[in-house]
Amino acid sequence: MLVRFTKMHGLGNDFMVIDALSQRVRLTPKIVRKLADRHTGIGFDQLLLVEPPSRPDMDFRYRIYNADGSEVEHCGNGARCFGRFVRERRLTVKDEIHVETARGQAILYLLPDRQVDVDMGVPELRPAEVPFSAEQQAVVYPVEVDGETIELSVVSMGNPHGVLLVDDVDTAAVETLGPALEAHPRFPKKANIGFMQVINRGEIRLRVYERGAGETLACGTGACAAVVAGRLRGLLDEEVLVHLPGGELRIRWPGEGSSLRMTGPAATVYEGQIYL
Ligand SMILES: N[C@@H](CCC[C@H](N)C(=O)O)C(=O)O
Repeated sequence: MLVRFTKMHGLGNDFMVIDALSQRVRLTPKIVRKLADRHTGIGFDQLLLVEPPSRPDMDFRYRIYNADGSEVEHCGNGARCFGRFVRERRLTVKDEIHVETARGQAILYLLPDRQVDVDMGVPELRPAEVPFSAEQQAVVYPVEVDGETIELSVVSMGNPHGVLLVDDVDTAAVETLGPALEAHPRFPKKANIGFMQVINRGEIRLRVYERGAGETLACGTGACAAVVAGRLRGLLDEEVLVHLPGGELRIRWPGEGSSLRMTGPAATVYEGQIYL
């Protein structure tokens, strides 16, 4: 089966995007892993599959797969790339796009200069809903890793996140603590792990070790989770500029019970065809 695809990225978090409206595509975890291989495949952090919606009030549905083949609930950079993809391929003429995801729905607003603003939904803080194992809800949880206690905030943006504070993201133990916390037994569905350095009340630096993909150049849901964690700790204001290795995202969160808004770029790299 010959499949057309588009290679895209949001701040270096890269995607293979497939239109499953105009072509038949059957994906398995094994096929996704093969395509994700950066030496023998296309190479990407996530694959996005654009499908027709199942609800009449939605414009599209899109599915998200990590490079390890697992299907996930939400993806911030992916949402922006999805928005540009459906416009560039003329699958819609709308500037406000309502899309179904495995976590529910997201609303995208296409802006000038390839920027996309996304309503990322209301963060979930109840540990059982993240999911994270804890007796009761807290702002930070002590988590044991190899005899060391890490102070972790946990947030669901539809997908699970743990966020820890570091003095300097450049020297943070992302390569060792990232995988240890991603697969920590207190996260039954694993988690994305954010390492956040607070610069001031309106700016942070962030590196994210992503579940199912390893460290990426940027993570949109990770940026949202970090701002939620920083706000709950009383360290951040409502609007925060998040500096990631791949560039900047602007995140706004009024507080508990409110949706987060994320604004950032989305770029197309090339189009191609591949036999699956
Ligand atoms: N890169 C994404 C998040 C993709 C999913 C994540 N790895 C997970 O397993 O939950 C983003 O920009 O949010």
